[in-house]
Amino acid sequence: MVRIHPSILSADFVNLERDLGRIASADGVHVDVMDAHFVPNLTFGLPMVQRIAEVTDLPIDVHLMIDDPDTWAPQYAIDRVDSVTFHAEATRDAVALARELRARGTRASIAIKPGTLVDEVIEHLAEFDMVLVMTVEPGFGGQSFMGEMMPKVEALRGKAEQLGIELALQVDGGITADTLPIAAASGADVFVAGSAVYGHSSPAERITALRDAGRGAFDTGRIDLRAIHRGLAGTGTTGIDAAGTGAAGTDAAGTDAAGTGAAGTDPTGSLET
Ligand SMILES: O=C(CO)[C@@H](O)[C@H](O)COP(=O)(O)O
Repeated sequence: MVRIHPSILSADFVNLERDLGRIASADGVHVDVMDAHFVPNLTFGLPMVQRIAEVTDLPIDVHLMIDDPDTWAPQYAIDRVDSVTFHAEATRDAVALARELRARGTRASIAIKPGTLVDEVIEHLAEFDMVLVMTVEPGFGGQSFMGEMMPKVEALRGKAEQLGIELALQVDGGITADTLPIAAASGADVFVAGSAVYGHSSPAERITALRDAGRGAFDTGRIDLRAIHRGLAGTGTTGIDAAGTGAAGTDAAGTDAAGTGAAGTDPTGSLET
């Protein structure tokens, strides 16, 4: 199943209630909490998440890009928050934190940045309801999808199947109708999209288009990932080269030649709009 979670990082914060209404057809809303320490950007904290919970019926998917989630994450397990995601790189004890979140009645989710390997997460996979594989460096919207993260998605999906556990696999960063099928074919089923939804006049239409793009990938079954990589290579839309390593090409978002997305970041946050 394909689930689309628009990221409100690309919404108009001054008109957030209106912009939440525009994504009513989504499967959830992705709420990025950033502290300007763990990532070089600042958004908002718990009071805003509490208000969002009051004005939307969508399941709320909180993504904490903050230091010390062991202290702060449990506070986000409020009514109507469906999942709380904390970063593997920031936590002192991922298993204890996941158990605490579950005990408070929310789903526990762990995120890994592009430079983080899956090993540690895989070792304790049954402790998590969802794993978020970041497909850009966290911090800013509007960066290019890092196709070279797909082996991580495949490894996580493979391990979940081997263990027979239900695991949601989320990807976040550069998700568009072109890149979503790549992640879906790798085993992802929850897709965060900011600019691909809010960067258009009709977010509802974009949600439908993304869902359709993912459905195609599932319908086809094991589609040929290499063929997709080859097809997108050189289009400047994904930062993926023919070998799927992400080594080629620059794009409109200013992603560097290594496809790291680093050049697409903007400490002023001006890329979000
Ligand atoms: O967490 C983040 C960025 O750190 C994301 O949720 C972005 O908001 C995704 O934006 P797009 O890449 O889809 O524009």
